[in-house]
Amino acid sequence: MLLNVEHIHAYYGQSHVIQDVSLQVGEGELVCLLGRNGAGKSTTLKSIMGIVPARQGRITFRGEDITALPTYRISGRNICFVPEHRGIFRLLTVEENLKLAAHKGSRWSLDDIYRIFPRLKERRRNGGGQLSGGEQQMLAIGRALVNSPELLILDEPVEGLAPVIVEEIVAQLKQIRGSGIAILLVEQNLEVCTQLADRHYILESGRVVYHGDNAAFMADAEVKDKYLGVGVAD
Ligand SMILES: Nc1ncnc2c1ncn2[C@@H]1O[C@H](COP(=O)(O)OP(=O)(O)OP(=O)(O)O)[C@@H](O)[C@H]1O
Repeated sequence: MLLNVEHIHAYYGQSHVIQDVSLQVGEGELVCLLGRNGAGKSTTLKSIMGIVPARQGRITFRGEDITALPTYRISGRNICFVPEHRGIFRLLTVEENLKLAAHKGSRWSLDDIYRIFPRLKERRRNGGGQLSGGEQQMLAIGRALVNSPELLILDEPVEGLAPVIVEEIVAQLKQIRGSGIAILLVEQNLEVCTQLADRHYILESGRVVYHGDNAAFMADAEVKDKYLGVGVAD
């Protein structure tokens, strides 16, 4: 198993927001983490990255215990996190943003990034702050890729984007996954999740209330209705 999260608990002060969460991501797998607002999805990602460290439980990556490592050491293990606010440099150009993030000896060259994201190539001399929301998201993913991740962790990459851009990013994520990179995706857009994922976990009040493969999840209208509030019309 690439990533193994075992029975973790995490807190904000006294507030016990992650309660016994376990999940796995296999080599090259795309796993979705779903749940309503406030369910604990982002905090789970932050616990994996050591930003909100798990107080109990264990997280291993390729069998190595990373539970208590500081964030920079976890990133150094080829886990790349693209947070919701994207974190690109607004005053640097697209190309400067990519070059600054690039690791020596990375599997991914700038040309590889531009092949997946042709819009970034067109915009390579524009400042990060001049990009549209979708382009910023593409740049944030591109910046993660030049770090040669084995696992890419994305927090709601298509939130607030126009449907045509969402489709573009879904196709790009398929290509990235096709290159062998595993992806853990927090997403509220069910359509996106079912197009991409091998498996799904649903969180509610900081607990895993469902997990299943994509076929089982797609067939289970009751689960979607109960935990995600997606009314199924008939
Ligand atoms: N910095 C913080 N301090 C205190 N409580 C927080 C903090 N961040 C989140 N919480 C609380 O922790 C719980 C889980 O939040 P989290 O952001 O992980 O949920 P989420 O499933 O990612 O939801 P969303 O989609 O709204 O981001 C919520 O009750 C939230 O109010």
